[in-house]
Amino acid sequence: MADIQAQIDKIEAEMARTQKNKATNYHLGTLKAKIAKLKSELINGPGGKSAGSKDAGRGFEVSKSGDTRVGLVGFPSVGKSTLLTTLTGTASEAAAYEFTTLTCIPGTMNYKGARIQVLDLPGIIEGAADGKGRGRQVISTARTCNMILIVLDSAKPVTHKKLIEQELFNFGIRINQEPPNVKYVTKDSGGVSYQEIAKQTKGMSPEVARMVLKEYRVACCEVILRQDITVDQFIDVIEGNRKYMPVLYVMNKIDQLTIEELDIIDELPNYVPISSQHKWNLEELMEEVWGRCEMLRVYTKPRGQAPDYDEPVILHATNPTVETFVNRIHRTLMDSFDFAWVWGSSAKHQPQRCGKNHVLCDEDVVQIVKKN
Ligand SMILES: Nc1nc2c(ncn2[C@@H]2O[C@H](COP(=O)(O)OP(=O)(O)OP(=O)(O)O)[C@@H](O)[C@H]2O)c(=O)[nH]1
Ligand SMILES: [K+]
Ligand SMILES: [Mg+2]
Repeated sequence: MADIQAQIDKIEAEMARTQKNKATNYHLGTLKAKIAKLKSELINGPGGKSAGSKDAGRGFEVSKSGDTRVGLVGFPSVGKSTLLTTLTGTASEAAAYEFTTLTCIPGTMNYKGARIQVLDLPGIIEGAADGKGRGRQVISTARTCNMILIVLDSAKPVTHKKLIEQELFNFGIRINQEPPNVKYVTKDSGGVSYQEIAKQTKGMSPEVARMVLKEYRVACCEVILRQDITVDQFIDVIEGNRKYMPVLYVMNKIDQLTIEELDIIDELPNYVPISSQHKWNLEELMEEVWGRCEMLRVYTKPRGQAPDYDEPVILHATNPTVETFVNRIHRTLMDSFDFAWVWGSSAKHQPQRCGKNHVLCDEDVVQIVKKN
């Protein structure tokens, strides 16, 4: 471990010496790829599986339930367990000493008809991704979530936020960003085909790409950069196992702050100030979670009856088609599906007759018509 870290430090020192100009740029590509590989090794052991691969750090065994899963990640004693208990009613021991929680405690909160599974996790410390404490297990579990809440203690230094972010980053989690818009396909023959559709201004060039691919021993592939990206983003694409997740910063214990301090936090993007103990601002927190999880409520309407507004079918914004909706109601229902009547914002007229590929919007109403 110390050995690998020493190698990383050496390469980073070399990078600092290497001037950023066109002539040396491709060399930086090699150095960055070397560092990324060493970091994977640091996390996964020598010859290492890449971060986040199946055999890399194992998470806690908690079965998935509900429509989406949210993980609470933070330093010890920031109030994660108190928050879990407040949000879900599931008791998770909270106390004034660090590392009170030693395993993963799941709870469920209901919001807008959706069941959101919330995972309380042990506190992590710096170096968690390299295996300190239960950090690896915590972050592996966090990777299984649809969203992460980084819980912070408002009385603690802001550096804590950076440290947690670094730990997640080292484990291949990319927060609040889209996957780079890059086509990358490996092939058996034909060499490297590299194309820039978008102008590259952040360090990418045919030479840099060639050096990075060489470092990863990729001899044949097709690359199309459809977006202006950094070399690090290109490496992320090659590594292929990064997880792109929405994150909210939950600033807890605001009961310890002055109004002036609170005003500053209120301005920061992706921050939600709360007090778990006093149950302050939890409604806003749930609303923000709801927004980030990108879930849609779709109501069923049996023929000749009013829509069922009490029990929406929850769909994820990644694939909210009529077909997904039908499958959620019953897995064999598609066999007899003919078309659907759809009311709501996705419909051009009310109702619109739609096929299985129609994309639904939040709060649409759907009536399924079966084949005769
Ligand atoms: N003032 C204040 N104290 C809080 C708040 N929320 C939690 N606490 C206190 O902070 C301490 C730690 O709370 P926990 O919920 O155990 O924190 P945790 O993050 O789960 O801690 P570990 O499991 O040890 O990592 C306890 O003494 C709580 O009572 C809050 O909103 N305001
Ligand atoms: K604690
Ligand atoms: Mg706890």
